[in-house]
Amino acid sequence: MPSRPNPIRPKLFINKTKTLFLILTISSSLVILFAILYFVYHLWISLLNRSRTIPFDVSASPLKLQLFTYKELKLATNDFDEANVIGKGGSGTVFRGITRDGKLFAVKRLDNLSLQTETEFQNELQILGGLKSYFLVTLLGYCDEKNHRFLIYEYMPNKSLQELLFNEDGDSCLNWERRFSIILDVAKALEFMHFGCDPPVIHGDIKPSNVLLDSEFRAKISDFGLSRVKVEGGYGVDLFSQDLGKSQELCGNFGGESTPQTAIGTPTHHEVDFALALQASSSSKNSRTSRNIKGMNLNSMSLAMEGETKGKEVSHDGDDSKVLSCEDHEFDQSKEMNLSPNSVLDLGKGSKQWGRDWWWKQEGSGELCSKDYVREWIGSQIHSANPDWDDEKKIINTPELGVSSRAIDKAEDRDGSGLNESRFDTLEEKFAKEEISETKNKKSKKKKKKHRNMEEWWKEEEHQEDANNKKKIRILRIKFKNRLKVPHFRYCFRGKGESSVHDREGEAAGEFSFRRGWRRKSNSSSKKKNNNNRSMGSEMWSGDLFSRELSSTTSMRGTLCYIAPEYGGGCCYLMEKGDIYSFGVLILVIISGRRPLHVLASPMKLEKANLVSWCRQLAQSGNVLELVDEKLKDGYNKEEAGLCINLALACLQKAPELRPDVSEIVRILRGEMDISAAAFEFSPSPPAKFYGSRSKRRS
Ligand SMILES: Nc1ncnc2c1ncn2[C@@H]1O[C@H](COP(=O)(O)OP(=O)(O)OP(=O)(O)O)[C@@H](O)[C@H]1O
Repeated sequence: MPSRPNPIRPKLFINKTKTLFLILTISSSLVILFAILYFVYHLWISLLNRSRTIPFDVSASPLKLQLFTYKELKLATNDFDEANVIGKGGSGTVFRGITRDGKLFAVKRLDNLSLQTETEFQNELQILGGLKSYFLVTLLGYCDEKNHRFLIYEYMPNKSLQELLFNEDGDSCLNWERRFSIILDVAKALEFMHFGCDPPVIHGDIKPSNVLLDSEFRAKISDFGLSRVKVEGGYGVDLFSQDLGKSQELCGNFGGESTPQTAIGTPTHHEVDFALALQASSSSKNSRTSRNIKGMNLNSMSLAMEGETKGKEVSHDGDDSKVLSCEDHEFDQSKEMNLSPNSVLDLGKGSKQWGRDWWWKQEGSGELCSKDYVREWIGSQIHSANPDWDDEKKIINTPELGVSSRAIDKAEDRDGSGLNESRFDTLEEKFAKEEISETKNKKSKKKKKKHRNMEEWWKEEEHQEDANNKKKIRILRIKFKNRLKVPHFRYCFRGKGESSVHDREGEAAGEFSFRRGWRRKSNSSSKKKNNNNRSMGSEMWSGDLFSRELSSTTSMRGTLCYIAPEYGGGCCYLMEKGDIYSFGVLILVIISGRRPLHVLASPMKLEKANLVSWCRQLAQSGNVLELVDEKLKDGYNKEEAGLCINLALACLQKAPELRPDVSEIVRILRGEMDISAAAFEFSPSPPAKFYGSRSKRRS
């Protein structure tokens, strides 16, 4: 009997298949859903990160900078209360901020938005933002909202070395031990930047106010607004042409155009060598002083008249050409000061240009500061009965020159109203006098007219400069928005320094990059140009060249008196040895407790006005310890002090290649190496006494 088919079986089978299908559908859709969610989440996170780190990509860097809102900063600083101001710099005000959980930080508010502040802001983010070292102040974050730019740093309770050295109550805590350890810390910071980073970072503005001190008075370097990243073996990056704004302020902008750049390293702008003049000020010889003045003035005059001739190479007639050559041997001493032509022009006018010269930063505290000093000194030269000014007035016929017109005024005064009336006894003479005064009147009317024209000219100039700056800011921001490629960085110790990575504190291991894969191919034409423009001692340039993203005409970088002579001579490219020079000045400032250019009221002390020159004089007479801060009395280590001063002299040598590199400096300070006598070979003032190796080692 055939069995009957079970009607339940197929039903069950169908149900099972259905369930299975349902389960599969649900689970696969769940998987798809999760995958989508996962993807969306990651997309969101990466977008969020990107927006928080624009304009640069720190995702590849080990450091993430926090993006602060304006509101947060306002809250943290109690609406930027004056009571929370901890310092003021050339570019902004620094406030103390406090987080909700009570942590302190420093907020630097970049005051007015200009090309200079913008480039400094980007520079800090791009360079300091990617560096991590115990010897560098940590950049925690930033705020970039509409017209607000803020940089947020770790808080350094003992502020800056500037304040400790020059504030009345500050120096009491700077005993010898601390001073020496600050010198060593700064050297280590530079070692990290020059040898611990690849490509190396050149600070470009080493000075006391950029050395901050933590609670234990350990020094950290701050302010990377002028820093550069160096790419070896080719044309590197001039990352953000951060000098742009400054250079324009410094060099002026004649005719509304940025001064043309002939080729790398040889700008065609003019420089007035106040340095030479200043150096002469410490000389008792009047004639020499006046020759310098004359040289300066001719420089500025030729600038205004020709506009195209070349800075210091400008050829002067007769005597003036001799001025530079006869002073040449003192070049390195005097070069501590360089002013832009504008500055000279403005002296006569007492115009606001002085206020724009950000680098006059020898903060005066009662005593004359360098600005006052130079101003006063130049003033005295103009007013004094200086025979050379008579020549000047004949030559100078450009009303644009403030100093010159002043000289003319003086001369005219002497010739005119100052003339002795008794000489005009006869009627004839009286007529003659009237005639003269009439001509004078005409002249003065003409002059007034010219002066008015000049005012208009200045207005146009400013207008033009503003427009140029705005345009450049726009370009700069677009570049960053478009993710301008910046060099690949690695932390690594290399070079002459024998100390290994392990030796060094604070450096991070591993590799990071701000933005990977950057390399600019060297352009053969610029290479060619560059080769053509190598001058004496230019071997030092090899591989040290920086390209320029935006045109700039830098006559100066860094801060007055701390700038290496090579930057005053038309060199535009920061190099490690420039930092070494500044470090040399810093050592002397720390040890002496004096500003590099510092005059007291008494003329007897004028010889000490220029710290570097004074130190050289002392070295020649074998008495360098006289330089040590009187406040230290005998409470200092003579061996260490002598070593530091001689080291400073080695760093201050005119030829950059003769200066020691920073790894050698660290080893010398640690007592692991002697100062090379060869270092002084070409120095104008080899130290009479050497304080060679130190038995005691520091780490
Ligand atoms: N992280 C910080 N912690 C504590 N104080 C700080 C910090 N950063 C800056 N300051 C204080 O603010 C002052 C001004 O600093 P800032 O870097 O703005 O100016 P500067 O270096 O003197 O001038 P410039 O920036 O024009 O070279 C410093 O001298 C220091 O006293």
